Amino acid sequence: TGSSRPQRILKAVQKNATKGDPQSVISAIDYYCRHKEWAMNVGDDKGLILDSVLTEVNPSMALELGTYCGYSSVRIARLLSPNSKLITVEFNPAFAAIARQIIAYAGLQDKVTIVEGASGDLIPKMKERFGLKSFDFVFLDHWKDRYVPDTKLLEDCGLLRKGTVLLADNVICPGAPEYLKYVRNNPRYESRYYPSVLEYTKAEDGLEKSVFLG
Ligand SMILES: O=C(NCc1cccc(CNc2ccc3[nH]ncc3c2)c1)c1cc(-c2ccc(F)cc2)cc(O)c1O
Ligand SMILES: [Mg+2]
Repeated sequence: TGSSRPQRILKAVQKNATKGDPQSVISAIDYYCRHKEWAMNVGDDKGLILDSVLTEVNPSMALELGTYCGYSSVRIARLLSPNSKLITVEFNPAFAAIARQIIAYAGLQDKVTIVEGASGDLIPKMKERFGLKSFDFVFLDHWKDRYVPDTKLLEDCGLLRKGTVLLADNVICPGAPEYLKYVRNNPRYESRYYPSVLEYTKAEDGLEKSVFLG
């Protein structure tokens, strides 16, 4: 049987990027997915917004829900300060296997921990497993109908602190209407929409940044 799209993305990274150079990994994936084969990476347009929010927050502990091929894991981890960490959750083992190789190719394996499983099962175990108090930054990019239940779960598990920043991908396309309602009508969040485009297309999409107020 043939290769999968994630396998072809890994091949494009191995062929066109420089080992240990995260920016070249990002550029190789963006080039492949813009000119050869679309894939659901956050991409270069929304990626610039992710970079700027991340640089502003400068998190010590970051969480990503939805690793896919590791494109946003590389974008996030390359900007983390020394000793800061990213935990990324991926439900699909085939995606996780490719992401592990792409993150390692970028030389970021010491900053990123990929956890395989469903967010709903793993979030309640995070404190004990990783000995962490709370997250400073959360990137939501998994199943869009999980954004609200997982945000509530993060609150209930005491994993958000005053000032934690949530950044959600795809709030327009495919859309996360319940999530927008939840964070925008909630006095415990201060939200702002960053308009952009769906990765590698001209379709409208954007990121919602929500600060937890405690
Ligand atoms: O749906 C999306 N992404 C989520 C997703 C999707 C499939 C599989 C997984 C498996 N990974 C997974 C699942 C459950 C999980 N629970 N905890 C961790 C975890 C991890 C995740 C998506 C779609 C489009 C899109 C598609 C088509 C189109 F026309 C326009 C736009 C664009 C995006 O940027 C997207 O992010
Ligand atoms: Mg996405």
